[in-house]
This record gives sequence, structure tokens and C-alpha cells, in this order.
Amino acid sequence: MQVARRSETAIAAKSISLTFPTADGPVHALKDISLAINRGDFVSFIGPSGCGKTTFLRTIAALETPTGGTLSVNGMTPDAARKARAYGYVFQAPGLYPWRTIAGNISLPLEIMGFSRSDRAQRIARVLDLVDLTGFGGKYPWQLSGGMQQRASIARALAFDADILLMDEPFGALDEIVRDRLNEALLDLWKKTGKTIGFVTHSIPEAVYLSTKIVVMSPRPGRITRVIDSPLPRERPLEIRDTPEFIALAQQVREGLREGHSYD
Ligand SMILES: Nc1ncnc2c1ncn2[C@@H]1O[C@H](COP(=O)(O)OP(=O)(O)OP(=O)(O)O)[C@@H](O)[C@H]1O
Repeated sequence: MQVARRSETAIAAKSISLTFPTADGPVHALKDISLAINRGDFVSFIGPSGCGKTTFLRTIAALETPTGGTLSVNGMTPDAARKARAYGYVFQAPGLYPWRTIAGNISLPLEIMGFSRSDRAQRIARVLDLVDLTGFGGKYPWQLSGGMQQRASIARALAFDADILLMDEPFGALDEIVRDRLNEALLDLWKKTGKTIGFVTHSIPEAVYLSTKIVVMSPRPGRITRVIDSPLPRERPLEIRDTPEFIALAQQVREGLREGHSYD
């Protein structure tokens, strides 16, 4: 008997290319990107400025259209997946509306989607708890620290319970101590929710600490130079960063980044 099963692959890219026409000639932002991301994976994209990390995340989110190749998100085209609200997107800056409270900011996409008032209230309470901001729903963004604001923006992306969370360098502007805490909190959230996460970063330790899969990219043209599957356990205290396994993995990422540079 055949049992209908949901595909294990959340995101499948086959030979994706994206060329931007510009006044100075075409910019090959992505070239021949093939990658499979499984459900529940935590995938980091790392590489120097201009290697196409943001562009690739934006193609997954249907904010850019590839000029070649095929891309499926939850078995759908990116556009259909966007309409089905298959993902939440977290930008580098929290982007909270200053005239709305934290709860009001989280509520906004839910209002647009037509969730009822009581459903919204339940969802807001749940996601505030997930990002450890219970009790801050009534505050305005300017009353919160940068790290708290970024947690609020993650809560907003989680509120409609998409299976996929796309995060474009969400902690890039924060100091190291706050970043460490948010990295721990994000891992905890990932374990609790089982979401598939695509995460852009410039930081090798951040990529190694968080990911089950690390995608190393290189510019001109934007391409993948290495895909490293992490052997680290899913249970990761911050001290794991001092273990030989962690250091060896960071070394592999560094080598991948160097390979990319020698191509220039
Ligand atoms: N709308 C656009 N029009 C023209 N070129 C673009 C556009 N968007 C991105 N690019 C170019 O595509 C390349 C990839 O850009 P992208 O922002 O994806 O890189 P990135 O790896 O995310 O960089 P960073 O780490 O600096 O954010 C760059 O050369 C960039 O200038």
C-alpha cells in the first residue's frame, strides 16, 4: 500500500542562475547553484560581500526571479510558496514600526492575513514566549535594546507559523555578547519548533555553531564552493566552540572561503 508522505526536501535548487542587467554590463549574482535543503535543516550561507547570499535567499522568497534553473519551496514554485505563506523572513534590521507596540508589530501581518482578534492574541503570546519577550508586548520598539528588537522581529516572522524561516544576517549589527545569547536562543527555538532555517552570515563561528549544513559561497560569479554537513550534535552548549570538532569544522569553512578567493 502506498502511503502519501510529505517530501523530506523543503527547498530544492537546480542550476539556479540570476544575472542582473546593469548600466556597466551584466552582474552574475548567482551561477549554477544546486542545493537540497531538508525539512528541519539549519542551513547557513557564508561568503564574502557580493557572493549572492542575499540574492539566493530572496529567490527562495520569490523576491527575485532566477534567469535560469528551477527552484521549489515545499514542493511549489517560490511564488506559490509565498502565496501559501510557506516562510517567514527576518531582515538584517529589525524594521519594526515605531508607532506600534511590539504586540502591534507582530500583529500586523496577521491582521493583513485576516486572523481573528482572539487568534492573533494567542499567536502573539506564543511567539513572545518563544523569543523570551513575554511581558514586553505593550512596549514600543524604542523602549527595547537592539537585541530585543531583533528578537521581536523574529517573533513577527514566526507568528503565522510557516515551516521555513529565512534570516538575512539578523544579528550582524549586534555586539558579540548579545549575538552569543541570540545564537543560543535561536538554536533553542529551532529545536522547539523543528523549522527549516536558511541563515545568511559573515561569521564563521556563527555558521559553525548554528548549522547542520554550511554552504560556502564565492563572488563573481556568485556560486557555491563547498557544502559542509556538520557532524556536531544538535545539542550545542556555547562551550562546544572550544572543542576540536568545532575548530576542525571552522577550519574547513575557512579553507572553502580561501578557495573561493583564489578563483579571483
Ligand atoms: N537589484 C540588483 N541589481 C543589480 N545588481 C544587483 C542587484 N542585487 C544584487 N546585485 C549584485 O549581485 C551581487 C550579489 O549581491 P548580494 O547582495 O546577493 O550579495 P551578498 O553575498 O548578500 O553580499 P553582502 O554580504 O554584502 O550582503 C552583487 O554584485 C550585487 O551588487
